[in-house]
Amino acid sequence: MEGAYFSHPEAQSVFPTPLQKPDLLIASSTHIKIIRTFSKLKKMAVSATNIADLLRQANAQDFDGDESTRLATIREAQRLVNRLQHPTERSWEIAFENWAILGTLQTFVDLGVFERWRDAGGGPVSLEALCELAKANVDPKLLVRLCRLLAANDFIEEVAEEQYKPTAFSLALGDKDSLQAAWIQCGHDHFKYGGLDHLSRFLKETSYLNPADVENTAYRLGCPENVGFWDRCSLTPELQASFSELMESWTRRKTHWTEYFDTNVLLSCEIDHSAPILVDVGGNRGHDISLFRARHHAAIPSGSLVLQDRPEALALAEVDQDKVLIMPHDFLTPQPVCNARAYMFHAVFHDWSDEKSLVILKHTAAAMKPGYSRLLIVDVVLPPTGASAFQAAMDVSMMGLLSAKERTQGMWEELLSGAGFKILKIWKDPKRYESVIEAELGAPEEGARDL
Ligand SMILES: C[S@@+](CC[C@H](N)C(=O)[O-])C[C@H]1O[C@@H](n2cnc3c(N)ncnc32)[C@H](O)[C@@H]1O
Repeated sequence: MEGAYFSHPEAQSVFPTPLQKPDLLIASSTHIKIIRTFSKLKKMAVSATNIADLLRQANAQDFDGDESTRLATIREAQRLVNRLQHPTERSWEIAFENWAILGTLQTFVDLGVFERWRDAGGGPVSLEALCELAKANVDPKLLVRLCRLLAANDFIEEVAEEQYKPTAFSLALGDKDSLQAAWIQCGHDHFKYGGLDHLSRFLKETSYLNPADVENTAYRLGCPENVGFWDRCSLTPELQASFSELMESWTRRKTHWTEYFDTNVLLSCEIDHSAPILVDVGGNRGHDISLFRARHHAAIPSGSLVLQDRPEALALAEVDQDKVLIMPHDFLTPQPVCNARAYMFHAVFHDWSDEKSLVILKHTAAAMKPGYSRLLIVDVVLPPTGASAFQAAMDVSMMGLLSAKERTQGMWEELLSGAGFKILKIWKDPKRYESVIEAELGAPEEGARDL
């Protein structure tokens, strides 16, 4: 059986598989470079050891800030690993190793080791010194085992026996301002309930129907308090904080909506100053509205930006309160701010079924001024084929956490037209995380499908 697996042409090949259509747009130059490199190696009849040497030389800095090429290269490298790994190795990694790593990283976060290591200068330290950095007494015989796993996976570096150095990853986890530790904390606080046993058990118990009821989720099935995601965040400030910090860190890292949507569109008409310019609905800590404020500071009168969310999320907001009005609002109820130039929803509708999304959209439509107000939805638009791993994982995670989903362009068109909107343009992020769907009130025009 093993022989049969390795005789599969894809398992043997170190050459990239032909690109699928959606990848072609962003990955073609990289792909060509990778093919050229591998063709050269082939001509030189290099050994597998040389290939490992070549791969060892690549660094994130080599891309000179060219994010599309860096991401496409990561994807090719992952495909390479996927082709080289035996199915047992891949299964081991998914089902065994990843859990051990997550538990170990969470232990380091709990002990404050990364943070204190960074604060102490981030240099090489002995096992004994690492134990002293920890917030609690730790048995060195325990810590050495955890360090071994972290070093074997490049989270820290083992420079000599029981001597360690942090890597860029562990330094980032130790940097409070970067909010990176929130990812590990959120995995522990939230994501485990939307995945693993809970998702498969939930899908079985709901007869393998596509989940669409926010009251009935895999998350709720798994979580100790038997409540849904948002209620659990509202009940426990620490759980709200880990989620809010994760969203903040993720929003900082994703391509900013202001980079691929032309924000001048919102100011290029006669502005009605009796109403706000932009309302960020479900805007969490205010990262997105602050990007708009920074870009158009001079053109924005005091209080003409509005940040809405649940009160528990707004308690952690960090915005310029001269320009931005902080307003608790439940978007499942009528929108109190009328006639704004734009209403923005970033990563909101992917948390909700079509039924609830229609409620939110209809409340928004009722507040909008026809011919003036715009709707901006920043969310994933799934391609018909070849969704990225990020997009597909986000979709299934939304299923597990909230019985919600990501949508294709067709699904967005249907949802928006059902609430009385027509899409004007879909602005695409070249890095393929999300898009900005710009819409206004009105029936879709004939032939408007080609967006
Ligand atoms: C996935 S987060 C996105 C946050 C932010 N827009 C971003 O992209 O970083 C969804 C947001 O919706 C908010 N939310 C959930 N239910 C809500 C409700 N019923 N009314 C208002 N906001 C709600 C959450 O508190 C959270 O901030």
